[in-house]
Amino acid sequence: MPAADEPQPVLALSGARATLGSRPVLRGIDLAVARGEVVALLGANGSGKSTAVRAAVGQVPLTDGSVELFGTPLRRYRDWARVGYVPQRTTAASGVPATVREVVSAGRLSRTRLRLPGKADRRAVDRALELVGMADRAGDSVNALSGGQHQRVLIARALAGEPELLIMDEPMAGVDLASQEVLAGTLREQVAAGTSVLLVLHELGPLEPLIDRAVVLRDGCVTHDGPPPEAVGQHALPGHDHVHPHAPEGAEPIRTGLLT
Ligand SMILES: Nc1ncnc2c1ncn2[C@@H]1O[C@H](COP(=O)(O)OP(=O)(O)OP(=O)(O)O)[C@@H](O)[C@H]1O
Repeated sequence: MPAADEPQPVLALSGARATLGSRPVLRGIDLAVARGEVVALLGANGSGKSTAVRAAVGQVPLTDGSVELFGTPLRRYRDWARVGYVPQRTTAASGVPATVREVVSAGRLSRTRLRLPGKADRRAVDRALELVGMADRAGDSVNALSGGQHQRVLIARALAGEPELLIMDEPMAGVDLASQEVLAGTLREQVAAGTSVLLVLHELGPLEPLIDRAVVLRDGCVTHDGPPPEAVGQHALPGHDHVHPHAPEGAEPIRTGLLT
């Protein structure tokens, strides 16, 4: 439990259980993000990472346990403008030839509600486009973008709402190296501005320096919650189990599930 003087987490899943089809996918997980913290959710394919973040934003119902956003139980939570969510790689393109600016502006609607967009809204959209390095493509159709550029646009759409909590599901998946670096820079700026972040990642990669804490899932359970496992870079050999340098002698290796 946090100390009484600690501000409440911006996101807290407690004892969360969820079943998809007949399969128990989350089997009682605790996952919290403190204000200003960057938490990576790691684990092998199928360990339940996406389901956990989808449960956090109310897209997957829990069979037991709870979710709180900014201290409010999910069922009573309404202030969605404070939350930016980038789902697992989808495409912003459709049959409708929307421009990059239109897609990003859609992310601002949670702030504008029923009024017409004003100067501040346009500025937020411009800033989001600049942050992801797409300002010069604002008028282009999203159908003309590469996969990495699409992902940048989807992230800009989440940033346009100026969220206090940003939840991203594998933002680097299928993204070219140049876009990965742009996205890492974008995230660094957001974090410097105080945004709290929950990231589903397959590997830490270029985001590693930003990550305060890692939560590792395996078969729907949390197997590690603490310092990020050391890079999967040079230790990235199959079967490598990392022992954190601060772990007490004889400690069990942290099975990250990143390599399995
Ligand atoms: N709609 C569904 N119905 C039944 N089972 C599902 C459904 N969606 C996901 N699952 C199963 O739930 C498990 C967890 O899926 P989830 O997408 O949360 O894992 P993940 O850790 O995000 O994996 P990945 O890294 O591949 O995205 C998987 O075994 C998956 O096959």
